[in-house]
Amino acid sequence: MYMRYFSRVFSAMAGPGPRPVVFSGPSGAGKSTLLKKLMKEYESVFGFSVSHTTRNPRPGEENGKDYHFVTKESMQAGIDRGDFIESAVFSGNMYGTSKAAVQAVQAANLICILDIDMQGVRNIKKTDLNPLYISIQPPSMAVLEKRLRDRKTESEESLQKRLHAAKVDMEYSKEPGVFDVLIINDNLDDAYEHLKQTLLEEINNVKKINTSS
Ligand SMILES: Nc1ncnc2c1ncn2[C@@H]1O[C@H](COP(=O)(O)OP(=O)(O)OP(=O)(O)O)[C@@H](O)[C@H]1O
Ligand SMILES: Nc1nc2c(ncn2[C@@H]2O[C@H](COP(=O)(O)O)[C@@H](O)[C@H]2O)c(=O)[nH]1
Repeated sequence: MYMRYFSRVFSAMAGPGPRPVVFSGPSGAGKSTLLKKLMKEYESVFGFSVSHTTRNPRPGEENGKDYHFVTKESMQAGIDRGDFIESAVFSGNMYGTSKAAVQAVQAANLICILDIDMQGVRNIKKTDLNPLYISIQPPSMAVLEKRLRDRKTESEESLQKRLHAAKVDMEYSKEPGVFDVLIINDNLDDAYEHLKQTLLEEINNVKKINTSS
């Protein structure tokens, strides 16, 4: 029943190439962790839409791979030119998905993955991208806070902003019809299995198409 539902969801796709997938959910819920596992296991199937941001890179993050790290001025100029499908201010920094980032993945006939916040979800819903919407949620606010603190990437101010945004996010995510799939990332292996099962049919379709062409 579960797979039949997704088969219908995927076959309703519009536009060229496989249907994109939007990942959203509170900062610290584990989106990047799950996405990195997925892209490592299926590197010829998924392509990441590399967002632009004005925040500083974290240790280990690569410009052009994790994000395009840009100044506020250049990001604003890009937004004014219409280069972005969506953009948002999150925890005091600008983030945005450029048209070029999505087109680059779609041109390679890969499933385009977008990792965006809730404002991004709202804005993408106004476009014709028609992605599958997946929400990655933490098991509780307490676990989320511990994960964010243990990650050691945030100042106390940024952490509080992210926790505040998380509360709003978790309420909105419960509204019917906002997300197609909700995954609770408690045990990582279980959450990853849930994610793979959700996407398996589309993964197999893309593998089939890309090996026969
Ligand atoms: N199931 C899990 N159990 C324990 N720790 C986890 C789990 N999933 C992720 N983590 C850890 O929690 C932290 C936050 O994960 P991650 O950076 O993937 O979150 P995120 O949703 O991508 O956050 P952001 O939106 O801020 O980029 C990381 O240190 C990661 O190693
Ligand atoms: N609306 C958008 N949100 C984005 C984009 N790229 C990332 N994000 C979201 O920002 C927060 C914080 O990310 P972090 O890397 O600073 O921890 C997180 O929720 C991401 O999903 C984007 O292009 N548009």
